[in-house]
Amino acid sequence: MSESKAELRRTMRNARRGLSVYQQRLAAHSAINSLRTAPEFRTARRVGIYWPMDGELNLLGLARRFPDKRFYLPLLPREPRPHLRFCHWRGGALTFRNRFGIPEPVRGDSRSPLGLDLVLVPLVAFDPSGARLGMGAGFYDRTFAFKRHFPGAGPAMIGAAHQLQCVEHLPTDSWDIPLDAVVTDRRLYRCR
Ligand SMILES: Nc1nc2c(c(=O)[nH]1)N(C=O)[C@@H](CNc1ccc(C(=O)N[C@@H](CCC(=O)O)C(=O)O)cc1)CN2
Ligand SMILES: Nc1ncnc2c1ncn2[C@@H]1O[C@H](COP(=O)(O)OP(=O)(O)OP(=O)(O)O)[C@@H](O)[C@H]1O
Repeated sequence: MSESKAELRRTMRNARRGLSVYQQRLAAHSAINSLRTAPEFRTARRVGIYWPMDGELNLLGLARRFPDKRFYLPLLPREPRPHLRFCHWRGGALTFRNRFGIPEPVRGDSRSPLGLDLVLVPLVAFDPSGARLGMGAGFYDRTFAFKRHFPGAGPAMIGAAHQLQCVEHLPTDSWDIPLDAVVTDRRLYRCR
């Protein structure tokens, strides 16, 4: 991994962790308002989200706001499968935490990404072309690798971030899966 990637991760993670509770609330409210205008979101019935950590944009409010949709949280892979699965989340508190300390549902309808209509993807940094820097474990890239061969297959992928996580240009690697769009507290970027 290049030093610049590691450095950018550190900088961006510190920046988003520095947002106040109030700034986080405003950002969530504003991003949810942008997202609801996106056709991919309006038409989606099953939506992958994530349990926010480390200052990430918090989109959990979607579940209360859109009770007609079903929301799914990522489950870390169990050996030997390297892919994330997504488990239905009913909107309540969760007690189980995975090895990174992120809450996961322990039971419920669990499906591969092919069973979802839209996935909201957590990220550390992005650029307007749809390039994404994640936490560095490659979970989303591996899980959605099929899109390299079949870009239109599976759910739409919309990155979710604070505006301060936007950079002009991110270097990409061959395994990186581009995002279709990115939603922030300021706007919705169309990438493809
Ligand atoms: N909210 C959220 N959930 C998510 C992701 C994410 O980016 N955000 N993931 C996206 O892929 C997966 C988890 N990926 C992760 C990859 C690395 C680390 C990590 O390095 N964490 C610690 C150090 C490791 C440790 O505590 O053992 C760190 O903060 O440095 C955490 C999560 C699935 N769930
Ligand atoms: N399709 C793939 N097949 C095999 N290995 C992969 C694939 N995609 C990513 N990886 C591996 O995952 C590692 C991490 O990749 P990268 O730094 O791009 O992760 P990330 O996108 O930042 O993390 P994440 O998706 O977990 O948030 C890389 O070293 C790469 O070798």
